[in-house]
Amino acid sequence: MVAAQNVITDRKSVLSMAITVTVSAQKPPAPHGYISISRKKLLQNLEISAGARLNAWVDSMRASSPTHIKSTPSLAYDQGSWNLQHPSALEMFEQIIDASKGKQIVMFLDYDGTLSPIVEDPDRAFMSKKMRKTVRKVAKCFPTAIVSGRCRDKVYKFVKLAELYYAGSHGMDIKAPEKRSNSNRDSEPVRFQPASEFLPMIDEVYKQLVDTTKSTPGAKVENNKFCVSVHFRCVEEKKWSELAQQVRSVLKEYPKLRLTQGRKVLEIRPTIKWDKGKALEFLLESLGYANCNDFFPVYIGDDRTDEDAFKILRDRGQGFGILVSKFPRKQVHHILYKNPMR
Ligand SMILES: O=P(O)(O)OC[C@H]1O[C@H](O[C@H]2O[C@H](CO)[C@@H](O)[C@H](O)[C@H]2O)[C@H](O)[C@@H](O)[C@@H]1O
Repeated sequence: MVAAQNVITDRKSVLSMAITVTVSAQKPPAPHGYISISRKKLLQNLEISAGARLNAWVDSMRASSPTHIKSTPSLAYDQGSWNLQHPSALEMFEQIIDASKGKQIVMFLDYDGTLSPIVEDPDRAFMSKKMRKTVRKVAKCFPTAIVSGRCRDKVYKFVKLAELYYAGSHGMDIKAPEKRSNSNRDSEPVRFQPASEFLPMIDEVYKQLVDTTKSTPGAKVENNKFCVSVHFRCVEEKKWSELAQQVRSVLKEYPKLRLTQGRKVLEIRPTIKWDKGKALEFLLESLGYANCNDFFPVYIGDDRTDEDAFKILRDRGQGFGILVSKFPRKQVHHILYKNPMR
């Protein structure tokens, strides 16, 4: 089922709690706005909150599986009310076409779970010939971009269509097609890598994660150039907490990295304010649509990380976000870990 994404509730990260503490042997009066706490208590509290955080991670890891959501009453949505709030995009096809009349449609497509089926081995997530043919046809009519968490080269190897825009690494690696035949606006060739300074750090953290998680059967670490994926699709559920702990132990040495979540995958990325939503805005601007209203963006995605792009469309009141999902599901904020040790 493909459902139009009309209403999404934006929720604050459960882990974004920030308490400022001062640690002092002599207990000076606490300045306004600060909480004072002894070192022993602080350590106890940090241990408790680290434990709670870890549990929250594992809960969130469970909630990243649509089949798990379906079988868990507290996470599942009633199909009827879901359908009302999220009408099928196929049933709304005429309305979408009407809304786009007189405007240039711009297509944004997520890869995994949208163009390709979800499979156990991330290296074998091939898209069908039929899907490729369809995307090729779409790109003949409209500027079309693939926006993926994967590294750009890898997603290009799967899609194999040179006429598309590609935004890999969750939008941190953007490249325009060599020949931009489908855009009638003049603009410079696009290439944008807002996180290039993080390359050595990502490489280092990738190696550490491979090493740290190798004792967890089924865990797979994928280097996506500007971000790293730690897959737990093939890890037994009873080992998820152990894996979360391993990832945390590596991440706490890297305050400039954050953790988000996709479908049975933990995603480690730079703390820069850049995501699929920003990539969408960047691409629209590069296409020459920054200050006008004669375009109609359509973003199709299945994942929590696609919510950033849905949100941009909602906030701008432009175009349509289409969620690919077999089951009703609540929108869950996907940022798990913002800044270690805080
Ligand atoms: O933004 P996307 O194009 O959807 O990429 C998100 C992640 O997709 C891939 O992982 C997902 O698909 C795998 C293959 O079907 C599946 O095994 C895994 O459980 C899914 O999370 C990719 O491997 C990741 O690197 C991407 O970040």
